[in-house]
Amino acid sequence: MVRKGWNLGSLVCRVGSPGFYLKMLAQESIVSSPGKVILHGEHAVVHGKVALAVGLNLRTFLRIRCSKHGKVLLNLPNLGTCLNWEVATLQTLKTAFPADSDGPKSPSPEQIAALKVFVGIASESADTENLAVLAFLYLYLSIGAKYSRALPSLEIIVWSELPTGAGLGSSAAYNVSMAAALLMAHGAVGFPAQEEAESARWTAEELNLINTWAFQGEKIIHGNPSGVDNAVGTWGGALRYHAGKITSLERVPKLRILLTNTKVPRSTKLLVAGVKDKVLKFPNILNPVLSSIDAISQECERVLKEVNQNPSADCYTVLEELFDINQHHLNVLGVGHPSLDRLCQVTASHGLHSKLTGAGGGGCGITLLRPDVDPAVVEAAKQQLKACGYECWETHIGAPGISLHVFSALREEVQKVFQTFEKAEL
Ligand SMILES: Nc1ncnc2c1ncn2[C@@H]1O[C@H](COP(=O)(O)OP(=O)(O)OP(=O)(O)O)[C@@H](O)[C@H]1O
Ligand SMILES: C[C@@](O)(CCO)CC(=O)[O-]
Ligand SMILES: [Mg+2]
Repeated sequence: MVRKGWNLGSLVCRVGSPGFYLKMLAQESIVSSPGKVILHGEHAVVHGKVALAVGLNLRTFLRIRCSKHGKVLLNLPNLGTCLNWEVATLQTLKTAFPADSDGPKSPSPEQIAALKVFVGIASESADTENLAVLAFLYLYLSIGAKYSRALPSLEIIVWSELPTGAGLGSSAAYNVSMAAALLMAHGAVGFPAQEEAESARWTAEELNLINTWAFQGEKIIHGNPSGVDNAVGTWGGALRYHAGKITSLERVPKLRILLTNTKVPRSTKLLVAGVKDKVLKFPNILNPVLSSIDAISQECERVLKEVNQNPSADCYTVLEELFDINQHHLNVLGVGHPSLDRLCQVTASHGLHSKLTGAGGGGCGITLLRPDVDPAVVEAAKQQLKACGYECWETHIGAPGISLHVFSALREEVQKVFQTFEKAEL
């Protein structure tokens, strides 16, 4: 269903309690999307293989406000970036973003070039931080062109608990939150809040729309994304992703994971491009590696089911072995890093098994924690990892996807964080 403009009318019809909800939306909305952990299949998934990925309980929060000052404000405190543009100036980009009735389309090279000139980024710049601004402008202008005649005046602030560029899907959480907020602002998806609910989610159809737009933003940040990261940011839980087909994994056991951030910066876009070059150069050597990673994902899926139905120590041993094999494969693909080797060595010296997660080249690794692992062993491994300058934290997996926060204590906490970042002069 396509609705035009900042559609408070249909919103009120949908949710009831008109006075209250009108006030809520007229003031602001807060949405959040989770980061992700890829258990198996990173990089191979870009080449059409299976990946298994889960939502992480670290989230990106976005607050959107409709304003009357004729400007668009974008505040990105994680990047130390705060920009604003006159809506009238943004209108000048409308020739590159004409109104059309088709669904979301891939950003064209001409559109990206126009945005780079507008923002003042050299066309060959590899600075991924700027890409967040380009992804925002792309979504703002494209969604605006599709759903409204006039571009809206907005204030947007995005803050994340996720480390940026560390393999935990920060770009996808950013794009999913942005797509959801902008689609909601245009009435293209509803305002799903229900009184008394802490947070609310959209219908499957609306989530599909959010996911499809977020994928376009990912194309700007990643170049050639598979779509797995934005799928987890949208749907959350535990997913099997294969060539665009998203399947929710039912009855996944509560795996305990130690996440370690080596703090070595890297760019997903460059790493994905590097793997592509290598596969093109050595197809006969690397295609079997990608097929083997595919088989690892499928075996992992089978074992996860078994852990649920009939948990045994053997199941966890297989999961550990799959981590080890896949880590070797990822090194063969050229996305390892000495910091990740160190991580694997340290955890192995405590009898634990690790692999990189996400694009690699630094960033984060995951270590499987068996249910019966001695807490003293985990603590000793953590201390040694911290002594390497790494940051680590234990987590459980399977966080919910994109959500709207209406009445939660969480919302209040996030509001306070946002207030500390409100430095924009309008
Ligand atoms: N909170 C944020 N605010 C603004 N921009 C962000 C934020 N989080 C991520 N980004 C954008 O995403 C880029 C990082 O994306 P990248 O894909 O390289 O890493 P990642 O998504 O964290 O890791 P991976 O894709 O391997 O899971 C940043 O340089 C920035 O452009
Ligand atoms: C490296 C990669 O497989 C995962 C990044 O989180 C890239 C992608 O799937 O788009
Ligand atoms: Mg990313």
